[in-house]
Amino acid sequence: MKEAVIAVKNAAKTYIGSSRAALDSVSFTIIRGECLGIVGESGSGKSTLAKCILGIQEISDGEITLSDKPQAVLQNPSASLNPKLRIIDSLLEPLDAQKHLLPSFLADVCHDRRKTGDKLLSMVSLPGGCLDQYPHQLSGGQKQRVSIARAISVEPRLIVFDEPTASLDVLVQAKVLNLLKDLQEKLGLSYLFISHDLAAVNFMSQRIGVMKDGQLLDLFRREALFSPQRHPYTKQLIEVFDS
Ligand SMILES: Nc1ncnc2c1ncn2[C@@H]1O[C@H](COP(=O)(O)OP(=O)(O)OP(=O)(O)O)[C@@H](O)[C@H]1O
Repeated sequence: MKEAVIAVKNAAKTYIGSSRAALDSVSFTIIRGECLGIVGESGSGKSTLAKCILGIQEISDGEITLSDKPQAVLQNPSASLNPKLRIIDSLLEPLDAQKHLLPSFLADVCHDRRKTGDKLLSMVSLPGGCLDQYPHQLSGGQKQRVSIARAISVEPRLIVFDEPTASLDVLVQAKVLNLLKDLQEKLGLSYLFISHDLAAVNFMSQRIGVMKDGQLLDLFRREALFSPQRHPYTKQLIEVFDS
């Protein structure tokens, strides 16, 4: 049995001043090398779940057990890159902060900052020339690739993606999803992949969870998406995506 990189047990969150739970007794685990996709409409609690896992919000009840600090790739890459820093400095921020780390895929270059930057950018198919540029000189898709390279740089046990392609053009979205899937397979990464887009979640994930009103209504292996046993709400989501 593979180890769990995260175990969420009866996690609940009610924001101060709100009468209704944004997260209501949510439980799941993700095992090493797995992508769990979470799909749900706006307001279902997906971002709250991501924030609680990343420690940006505190859960009101339940438990979240992590084997390591998760990395995040969020919707808006512009917001996650400091406009005043060259790409090399934003990219290497997590590694600079954890000098003792020696990710296996950086073993041959780790003694050299620029080579490390080059290698990380090549892993997300960006040219090394981007290292000296500032975020405003890059396209949205390029910036998201930098965020992805930064997230993988510390060889994390878990990466949390919250709508990572929502701000990108459709063609760029497909390329970024393909990249994420390739990286997951090559590096054996574990993902929590959150999106309102069932097609994207279905493409990315080995298991899929469906959220509504703060609850995880359905959780199943990807192959079982069209099973008659699906929750009525999951069936509704499928119909919306098919139409
Ligand atoms: N900081 C906050 N303070 C109070 N209520 C909040 C806060 N953030 C989210 N909520 C409420 O919590 C519920 C869940 O919101 P959340 O953003 O987690 O959903 P979501 O599925 O990510 O939606 P979206 O895709 O639109 O971001 C909503 O009712 C929302 O209004």
